[in-house]
Amino acid sequence: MYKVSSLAEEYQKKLITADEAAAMVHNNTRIHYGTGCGVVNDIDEALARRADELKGIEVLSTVALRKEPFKLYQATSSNEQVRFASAHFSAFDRQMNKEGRCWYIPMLFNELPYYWVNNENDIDIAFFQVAPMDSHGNFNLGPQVADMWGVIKSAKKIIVEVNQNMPIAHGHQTQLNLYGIDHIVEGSNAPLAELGTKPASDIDKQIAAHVVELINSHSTLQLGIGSLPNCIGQMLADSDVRNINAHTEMFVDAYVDLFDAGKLTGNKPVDKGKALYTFAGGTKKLYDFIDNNPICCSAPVNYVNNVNVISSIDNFISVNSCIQVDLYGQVCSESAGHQQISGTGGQVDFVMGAFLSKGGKSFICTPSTRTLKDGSKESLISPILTPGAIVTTPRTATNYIVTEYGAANLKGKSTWERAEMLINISHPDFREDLIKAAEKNGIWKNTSKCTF
Ligand SMILES: CC(=O)SCCNC(=O)CCNC(=O)[C@H](O)C(C)(C)COP(=O)(O)OP(=O)(O)OC[C@H]1O[C@@H](n2cnc3c(N)ncnc32)[C@H](O)[C@@H]1OP(=O)(O)O
Ligand SMILES: CCCC(=O)O
Repeated sequence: MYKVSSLAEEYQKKLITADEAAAMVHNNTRIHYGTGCGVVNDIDEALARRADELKGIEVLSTVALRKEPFKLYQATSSNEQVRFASAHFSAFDRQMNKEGRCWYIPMLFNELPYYWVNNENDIDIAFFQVAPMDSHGNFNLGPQVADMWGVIKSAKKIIVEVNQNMPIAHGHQTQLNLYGIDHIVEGSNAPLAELGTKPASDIDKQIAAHVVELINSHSTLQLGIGSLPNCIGQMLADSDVRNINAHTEMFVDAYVDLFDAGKLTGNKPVDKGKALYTFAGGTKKLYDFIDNNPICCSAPVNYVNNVNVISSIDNFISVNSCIQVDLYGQVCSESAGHQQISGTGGQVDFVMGAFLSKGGKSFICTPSTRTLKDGSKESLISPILTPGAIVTTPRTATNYIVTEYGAANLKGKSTWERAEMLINISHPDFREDLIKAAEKNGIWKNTSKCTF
């Protein structure tokens, strides 16, 4: 154990300015900017001030939750200076990608910490935000433990940016000690980026109603990103379903609604009494709920998203969204054709884990159509995926697909049955065309329609 005075001395020795931290970035190196709400602000600004000197820098990040693009991106214009890579695209990553400045790192989220520690993926400097040091010399990593230990283990140098607004996250491996850190920057304490969701549409509410009908009391819930999963959480809070538990990759505002409604009990066999998550993204209401709250338990993603852990919890319910589904039940949740939108994230981890849980189910939800720029409608259930679309969840893993027209459980169904079930939950205006396409593609033949 170290004395408080020696901690204070050690802290002072390690304290540097953001500009001094930025000066440590040498040309032709890889740096990591942090995960979720922990991505750095002041160090990013300081690096942007050095933009003209920088050459051959690769900036990595994981699901960066920000109000605005990185300053370093805005201050540079070529990949010879700085290029970016992200393990899960945010809106700003998409923008950078369209401009040829950012690449997606394909990943299964449960494996991501191992990608960083793989020797070929060394990180020269890891920058990330933390909460102020406590009296034991520990810095709390905030509500995004996720892949941080992979980053920390892989990095040759660790420089933290202290933010007094970082919520203190309870949980597993949430602390990094002063003696494991190379340098400390005291940041300007920006409020955490808030991730609001669009208000739920009528169609969202219809989809949510189909899902909620299939959720029983005593279920453990994973909710994904977007307005729809939040709407489902709110509808559950208003329902007569009791004893809901949280074991989720992303902690979202809907869990606070469930807690306020007295429904979030933590009465589950694994991590009993805890709302388990790996990163948080929501509004101040969520961050205030997490801060120093021992029922909220943040843990590394290789644990939270581990298929064996998920499947060991009975009645596990996983709810995620997608971009397109084909008539085989292949799900694209991360790209629009060739254009990367987001990432695989933990969708596959939870789809597989929930199905293997006794009484468990996974729901992938989508409106049946979307409106194009010219006002016309496009069916999101398609004969085939758009060329270039990435299969996020393979048809073998797909369980329920849900639209406003109902829920189709594809597990164990033949290709013909799947196509029929999916057409039945597609928009009525597109059903005839889908039937014709299914026939043309040989999925649906007259001979398949025999009754036994
Ligand atoms: C964090 C978690 O989700 S944990 C759960 C496990 N992980 C996953 O499921 C990962 C994959 N899923 C996802 O990334 C999301 O659920 C999505 C992208 C499918 C939907 O998320 P939402 O927040 O509801 O999407 P939203 O409607 O805001 O659209 C996001 C972007 O995708 C585009 N998009 C959405 N649907 C479509 C579509 N069908 N076709 C083309 N583009 C689409 C939108 O135009 C928007 O792009 P823009 O911001 O550049 O204009
Ligand atoms: C970083 C992963 C986020 C997601 O699962 O969508």
